[in-house]
Amino acid sequence: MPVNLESNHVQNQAQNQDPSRSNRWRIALIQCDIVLGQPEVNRAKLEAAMDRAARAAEKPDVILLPELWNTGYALTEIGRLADPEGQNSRAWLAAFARRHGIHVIGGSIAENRSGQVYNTMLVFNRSGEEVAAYSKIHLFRLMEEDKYLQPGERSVTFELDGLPAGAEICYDIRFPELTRSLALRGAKLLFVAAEWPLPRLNHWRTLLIARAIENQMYVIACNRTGKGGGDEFFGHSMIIDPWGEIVAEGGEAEEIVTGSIDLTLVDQVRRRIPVFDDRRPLAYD
Ligand SMILES: NC(=O)CCC(=O)C(=O)O
Repeated sequence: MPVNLESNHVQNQAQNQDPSRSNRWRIALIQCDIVLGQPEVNRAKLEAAMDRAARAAEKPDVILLPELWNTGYALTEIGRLADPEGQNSRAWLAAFARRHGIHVIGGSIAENRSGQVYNTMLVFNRSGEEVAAYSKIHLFRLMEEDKYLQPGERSVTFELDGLPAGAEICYDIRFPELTRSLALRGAKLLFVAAEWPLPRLNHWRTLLIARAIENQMYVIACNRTGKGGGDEFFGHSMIIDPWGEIVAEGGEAEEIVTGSIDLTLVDQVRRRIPVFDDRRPLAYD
């Protein structure tokens, strides 16, 4: 059945009121402040927010956390603060996912791997199985990540309920070739964890929307709020559909941003404008 994509925004708003329909996922983005260098405090705070999200009348299928939620950008102490082999975070996130039957995209943590620190996203499915671990490939010099962290070497795709998805962390969204490569490997959703500060709100929103439109995929992005390490973070977590329409967007304060997505929309958009069939990579160099 042909779908009127021009009126997609209206359609999304209507569907938000009926998330129990099949082919739909309810998403919850835990947009919160992060206390610099206090992993235990941050974890307790997140757990309370995640519990609240999980017990809401409309239970989410997926929860997404922000970037470096355990330590924030406490980079000068990161070796001491980072989670050894990610063990504590892994055990906690897996248990939460299993207990509530919710997919958990664990934002990212500072992970101490054999003495080197990585900015790593851990993903657990509803059964509490780890389905992906992605370490940030592009380190952000403006916040001195390159001085203290090791870059990841491999991009990552994974499946949740049989749906292919990709992972990125913050600065990664400035590299369209990364997102395109995830889409070419089948990803229909992109999950982004971020600590993206002022004054680049315009960049954040524009890049996320562009990645959704050009790759005809859902872009689901969680950014932190508050201040830390000399930066001020603006929230504006977003869920963007594959037509580029905004399904949900947070404000600047702490909140749980929720939205409902239609898992069939990606294929509909890709049929309507067959970008992936029309690519001519041999002509690009
Ligand atoms: N944490 C980050 O990677 C920040 C990226 C950022 O702010 C940007 O402008 O890019």
